Amino acid sequence: MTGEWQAERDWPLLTQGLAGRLRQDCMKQWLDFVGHPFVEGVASGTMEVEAFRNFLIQDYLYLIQYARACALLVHKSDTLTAMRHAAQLLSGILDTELSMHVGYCRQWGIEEPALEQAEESIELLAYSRFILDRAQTGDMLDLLVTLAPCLIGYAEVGARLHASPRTVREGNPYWSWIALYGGDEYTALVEDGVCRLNEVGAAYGAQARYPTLLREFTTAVRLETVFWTTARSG
Ligand SMILES: Cc1ncc(CN)c(N)n1
Repeated sequence: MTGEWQAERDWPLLTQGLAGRLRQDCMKQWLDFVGHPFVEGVASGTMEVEAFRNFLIQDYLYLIQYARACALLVHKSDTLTAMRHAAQLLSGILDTELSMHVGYCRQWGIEEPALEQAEESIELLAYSRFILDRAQTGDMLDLLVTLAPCLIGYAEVGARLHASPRTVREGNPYWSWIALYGGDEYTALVEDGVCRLNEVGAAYGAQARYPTLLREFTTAVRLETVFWTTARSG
């Protein structure tokens, strides 16, 4: 593969079905998210280390809230099959992403007690409480749509940076973070989640509910963009 990454060519699943339509219909906000200066900072390796460490701490706290929302997805599931799918996503966050994240933080000298004692940032509070609100008051489809930018966005960032000839690999302290989100384990989690969103969309009348779903998706995308700013010093 040469040149810049393109979803249509390099990961067509992200452009298809309900997930693809939502991503396409908020493309301006989506590109603000996946092309944020944070992403450029990790690609070039120029981000300040202290800023990145602060982001990692906030992201640990965020993932815990995200896992709670996935637990509510299990609760909201109306069939045993749906429950199993939701439980798989929950286990993917707890056993794959959070485990990877804790191990990764350790490599940066951040141990679990420090993670647990950290204070939640305003950006984290806004984003996670928005998700938890949709989890409490919406149905399975509202919740899956709200959870989707988180799942898909980092995988797209990982894939884009993996493919980009401008990404610095040698000596880049952030290359391992890029590799984590561009890696097979996280990619498989995302593919399951996207397929599930498309199935639930068909079963729960996404067509008729589309304007509301697009608002939920776009709000989550905007909150993702703001969340990158937790990468700051001090
Ligand atoms: C804020 C945020 N968004 C997305 C991801 C990737 N699941 C994450 N770890 N953190």
